[in-house]
Amino acid sequence: MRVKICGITQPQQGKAIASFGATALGFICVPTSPRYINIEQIRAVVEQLPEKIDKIGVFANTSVPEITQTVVHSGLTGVQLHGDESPEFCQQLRQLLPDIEIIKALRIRSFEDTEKAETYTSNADTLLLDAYHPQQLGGTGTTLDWTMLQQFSPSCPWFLAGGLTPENIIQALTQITPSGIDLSSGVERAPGDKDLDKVAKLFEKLHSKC
Ligand SMILES: O=C(O)c1ccccc1N[C@@H]1O[C@H](COP(=O)(O)O)[C@@H](O)[C@H]1O
Repeated sequence: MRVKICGITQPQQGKAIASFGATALGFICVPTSPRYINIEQIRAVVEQLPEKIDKIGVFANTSVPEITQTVVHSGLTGVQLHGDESPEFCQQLRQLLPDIEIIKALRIRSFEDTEKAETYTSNADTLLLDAYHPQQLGGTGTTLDWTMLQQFSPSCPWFLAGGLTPENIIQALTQITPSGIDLSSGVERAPGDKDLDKVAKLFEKLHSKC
């Protein structure tokens, strides 16, 4: 299973989290987020990471040129679209960045939203389901109603996100079987400052489930 730890801001923390076994790290490219980092800061983290780990930039409601410029100059291997981007927007990006993984994030409030997720499967490589929050786009620590996802079986891989922690991860994974999990605020001391003890505990829990 893929394990993505998101909201990395510091090179040493990125390196340590990669060594614990994360398969992907995420960098918040949304300027209003307290976890925002710029191109130079992303590059400083990416340079410390093994080649095999996925490096995902998280964007929301921004332009195609802004995303392509960030990807080209920072060494990202994937893009997570966390706003109201349409399937056509994903398609446009895919044509310009054919070797970059396109992850479409959807904030789920109801069963109907899970049906909407299906409309992205031919234009995105991967889906990510996050919890809906009325004021914030992401990194909110809000959990989804996992029972709503028990029948969710899209024709592409998908990440479960939203309020996951070392404490609730096993409970989530006994109810549903995503292709990957994505954690941010559940493994940090403060926004953008990851708690390595919590990350270690997460991997202990995941290994105990195997
Ligand atoms: O983390 C942020 O600040 C953020 C800002 C804007 C869009 C997305 C953001 N984070 C994403 O939110 C989810 C869930 O986070 P959490 O585990 O509930 O804290 C995750 O996919 C982050 O990539």
